[in-house]
Amino acid sequence: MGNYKGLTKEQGHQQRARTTVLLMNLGTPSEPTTSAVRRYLAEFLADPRVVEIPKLIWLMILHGIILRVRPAKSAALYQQIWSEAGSPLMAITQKQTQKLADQLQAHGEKVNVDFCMRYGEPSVSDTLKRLHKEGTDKLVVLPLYPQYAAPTTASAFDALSKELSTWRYLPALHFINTYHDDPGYISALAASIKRDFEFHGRPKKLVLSYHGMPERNLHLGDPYYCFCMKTTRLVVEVLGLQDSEYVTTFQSRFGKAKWLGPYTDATLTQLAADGVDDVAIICPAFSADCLETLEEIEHENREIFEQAGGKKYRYIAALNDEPQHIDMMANLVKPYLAR
Ligand SMILES: C=CC1=C(C)c2cc3[nH]c(cc4nc(cc5[nH]c(cc1n2)c(C)c5CCC(=O)O)C(CCC(=O)O)=C4C)c(C)c3C=C
Ligand SMILES: [Fe+2]
Ligand SMILES: [Fe+2]
Repeated sequence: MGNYKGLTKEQGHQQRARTTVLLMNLGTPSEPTTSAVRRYLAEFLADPRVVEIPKLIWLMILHGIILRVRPAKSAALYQQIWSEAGSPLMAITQKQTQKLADQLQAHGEKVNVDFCMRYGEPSVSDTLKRLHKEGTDKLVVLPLYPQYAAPTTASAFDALSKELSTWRYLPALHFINTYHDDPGYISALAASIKRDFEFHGRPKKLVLSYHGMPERNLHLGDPYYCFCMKTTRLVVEVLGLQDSEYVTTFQSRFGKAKWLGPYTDATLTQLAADGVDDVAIICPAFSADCLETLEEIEHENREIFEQAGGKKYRYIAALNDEPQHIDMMANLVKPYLAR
């Protein structure tokens, strides 16, 4: 510390030489109650990356209507999927973090692995501050959204940069913005579908259902739709499926605007009406099972399909903490770990 004897331990700059792989996901309510869901939605839906309506008008609609009605409805849905370990999204992200740390350390990497959530807890800001105190001087950030989209990936970056904009000593930073065509991701998805086909037989149709987005975002330059289509193309190529054997759809609409289509629920209704009564459905945009897969796809869309005359409906789980998924994450971050 030379002449500057008053320097605190925190200012012992030479001591920081730690690389952290930081997984980021969307976040989830802390409890399946109306008030916790309201807190979560208030933060999530106020993000201008998520809802692109002029701020003042949107905040009036959000607080005047949406946050009075939706939290109770959503809380009832969260109650259906809540487990002893809490929200599935949180529990799975924790397991992914632990398994990725084990995997990287087993391969001799001296690296710390942590996670944070874009909305709710553990927050981006608290996590980054803690990592800084623990000596991290290099961050490899992996948002767990396979297909880049501004409402998810860019919003994750906004939160990181908002916190870092208050720091004097920035860490080195690598931000992985998309992995929709990563060979490890594609083969993990294909292997998971193959296992399903081997166990249950080939369905009449494979439905690849992605989280939706307002169609306007596509026309404004968001690549999400094109990345989803590329993921589908690469997966069905590996599986050797003909065009008639699969369909790409979009789920989880919000609000009255036109969203990307075709819509998953309408497609399932049409398939059943056309006599395609045996489907398997996978949601490649979700790296962890959550409300949108476990409630909307596994439960709500099953009912829609069956009520329209469908007979066999199988939801193929997200890649979650499957070994191939963890391998894929390790291979994505490894090029950035060397010091
Ligand atoms: C309001 C607009 C929304 C956009 C645009 C959007 C994009 C988007 N979201 C995900 C991933 C997830 N979304 C989840 C839940 C969820 N999404 C929205 C709205 C938009 N998403 C809402 C209002 C909700 C909350 C649930 C509800 O009240 O209905 C989740 C699950 C969270 C959980 O706790 O389980 C995920 C994951 C992607 C990939 C995406 C990309 C365009
Ligand atoms: Fe969403
Ligand atoms: Fe939903």
